[in-house]
Amino acid sequence: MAKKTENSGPSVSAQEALEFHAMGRPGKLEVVATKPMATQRDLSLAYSPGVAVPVLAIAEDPSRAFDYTTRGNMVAVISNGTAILGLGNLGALASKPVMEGKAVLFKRFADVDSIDLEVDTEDADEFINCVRFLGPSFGGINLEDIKAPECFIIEQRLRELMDIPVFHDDQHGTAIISAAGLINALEVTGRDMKTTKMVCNGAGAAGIACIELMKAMGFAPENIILCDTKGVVFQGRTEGMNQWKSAHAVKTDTRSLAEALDGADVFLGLSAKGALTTKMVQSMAKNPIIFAMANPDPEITPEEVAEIRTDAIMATGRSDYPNQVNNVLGFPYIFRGALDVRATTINDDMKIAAARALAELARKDVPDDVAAAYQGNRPKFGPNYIIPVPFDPRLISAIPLAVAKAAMESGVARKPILDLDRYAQELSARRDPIASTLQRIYDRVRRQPKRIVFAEGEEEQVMRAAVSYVNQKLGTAILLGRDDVIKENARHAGIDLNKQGIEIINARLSRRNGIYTDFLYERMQRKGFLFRDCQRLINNDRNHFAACMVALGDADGIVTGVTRNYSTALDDIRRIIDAKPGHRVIGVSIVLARGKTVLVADTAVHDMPNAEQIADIAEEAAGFARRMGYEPRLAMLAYSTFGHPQGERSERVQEAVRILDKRRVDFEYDGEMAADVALNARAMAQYPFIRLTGPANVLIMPAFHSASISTKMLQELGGSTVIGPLLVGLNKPVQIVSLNAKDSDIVNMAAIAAYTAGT
Ligand SMILES: NC(=O)C1=CN([C@@H]2O[C@H](COP(=O)(O)OP(=O)(O)OC[C@H]3O[C@@H](n4cnc5c(N)ncnc54)[C@H](OP(=O)(O)O)[C@@H]3O)[C@@H](O)[C@H]2O)C=CC1
Ligand SMILES: CC(=O)C(=O)O
Ligand SMILES: [Mg+2]
Repeated sequence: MAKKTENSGPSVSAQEALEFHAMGRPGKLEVVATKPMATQRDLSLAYSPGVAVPVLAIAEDPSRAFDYTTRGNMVAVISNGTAILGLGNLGALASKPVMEGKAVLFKRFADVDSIDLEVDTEDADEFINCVRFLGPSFGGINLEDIKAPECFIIEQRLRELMDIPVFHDDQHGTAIISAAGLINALEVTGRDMKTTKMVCNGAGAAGIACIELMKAMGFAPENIILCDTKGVVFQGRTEGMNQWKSAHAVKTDTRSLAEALDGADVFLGLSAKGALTTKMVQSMAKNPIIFAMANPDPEITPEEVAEIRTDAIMATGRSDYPNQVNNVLGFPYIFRGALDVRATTINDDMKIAAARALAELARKDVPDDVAAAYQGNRPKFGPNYIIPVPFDPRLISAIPLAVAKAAMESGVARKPILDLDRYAQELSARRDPIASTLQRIYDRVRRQPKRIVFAEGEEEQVMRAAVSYVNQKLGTAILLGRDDVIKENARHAGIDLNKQGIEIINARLSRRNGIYTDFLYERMQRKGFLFRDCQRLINNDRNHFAACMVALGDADGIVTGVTRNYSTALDDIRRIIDAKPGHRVIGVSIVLARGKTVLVADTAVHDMPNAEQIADIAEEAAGFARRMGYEPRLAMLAYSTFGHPQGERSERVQEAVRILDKRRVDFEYDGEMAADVALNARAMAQYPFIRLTGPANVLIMPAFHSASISTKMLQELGGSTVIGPLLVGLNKPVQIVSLNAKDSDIVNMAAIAAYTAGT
């Protein structure tokens, strides 16, 4: 039975949603140049006079636009806001968050560049005229959240007028995903499409398109009853009708949704929150299939269904329940396939191919590297798993491939793909690696929730992080601080701390205060500390108190750092927590740049390591890379490469390589080498004897200053995301964030601390 479980995804509060959208640069998108714009020469090439050359080339041969402009990978998400999710007609401007959202999902899931355009008119002709002339800018048009019946007219007309795919996602995307889910739900319940009785509630964009596709796939027209706000769409009805509804009107005596559902096998909900009642569900056939797809709130919740029936297959449009039937599973991949063959349209063959590929994927065994995307539970084809989740990394190769093939076979591909195996590999390479790494971390922690101490509990961003940690079901968040101050600060910032999973501990008043003081004194008495010094530290210094909590098993990990600089926080912690036996404590930063993930070490602890220490850092970093799911290829970095240019400073690194040779470590490493040789396959090819099988994914820096400077520069200038430095090699999980860390950084670090607890 599909219901929200411990392992379901996170729910979010209204406040979190607003803060997410407001944080940093408002909104969810920015435009980034893909070419250098630094010198006079760059400007001469990018703009006048150089730009005239591609202009003339395109004027002569329009297909060259795919070579010289963004057109081939660019989709516009266009709406007038007349049917925003299930919220109704709230206007073009209010639809912008949804359209920006779709644009970033295009990028995130399928590496399609996308921009949102909100067109402020409800007049179909005006809308058509606005969009029709935009064709040269884009490789495809994703129409979104436009209400019926105008959406049918708009899409039809634009398809005729434009020579690129025009695809109203609420119609066809939804139809494709629900068809895939339905194919599998029928299989699980042993039903035959030809005899299955279905009721579709909602006769708008999504509802009409869904039943059209279902009929094309083999459902008998007389077995499908369509309903809207006026009840059943029956033959002869005059009220609230249009030609699209009329095409699906059936001969029936039923007049209400309740009557239509009596004995029905399938309910397809594409209407509004709460439209389906438990009484109606009760009257459905054995093993009913209920797809309550209204967003953000379904026609009925899985919990409501679970209360009255245990035999239903339940799906919703939401990510926080099993079986998410949502068009996000389709549009990024469908357009990816269409763009890659420069399709002129997205036709029925391509839609059906996408639906079949999606349905097939859910029936396949889930391999190990994919299981992580399923919140830790390896799903098995059945009532709670009829459709893959949007994070399934196999989608990017399976769906576009099927769509591209169908486009070629049906003759709408302007640029057929000759080597499909190679295409499948290229598709996999478009996956954003960190997203799956972080996803894996979060999923594992969700399965094995942990108690994390948020040492600076009085700080606003720390409280927000703690709430998010708990909301995401990662475990218990312990806020250290004065109870009254925390509560007052939370009230002031509008943060609700009254939820299960958040604990507040005041060090001074804690029952454990004496035990922690004894513990600290035991460790520090021969290092110049009096008992009363230790008492003061436990009372007043939250890092000391937090470290004792973790050292003595009262919590699993610590996150700190927003009020104190990194090295001070680390010194505090090291008074209480040692290195793991046989390990060296180092800092590793995860750098995410242009689809690549690279680990850099040591970015936190050793100032000027000697050769032996560099070798230790390499071993520690390689172990960490493996724990993060990467097979390490280490480059031991210097300014020189294999002895050139010669210089004293590279000798430590050369010596470290020889030490690793002697230690016979079980990972790939080589050096000394410069960063470009480590990361660039072409530069690496100059050294055919190199022992790395590909560009390095772990960079071992020769000293702290080069490590720290290069990662910070990448973050500030290179547009890279840098996570860390993460502390590695301590006996207990402790993570220190930077002084200006945001709540999202703190949650990531808390999740990483939780992930490494017990490993
Ligand atoms: N899960 C997914 O991937 C997707 C879900 N959806 C959801 O489907 C719903 C409809 O979207 P869309 O088709 O774009 O919108 P439209 O405005 O085009 O159509 C809405 C339809 O729903 C009907 N309706 C509204 N409220 C009720 C009700 N209480 N009982 C019966 N019928 C009702 C309307 O009836 P009438 O014609 O009488 O006005 C109309 O036929 C939304 O909730 C949306 O979030 C849409 C696309 C994708
Ligand atoms: C998912 C979607 O497109 C909708 O609810 O409108
Ligand atoms: Mg929509």
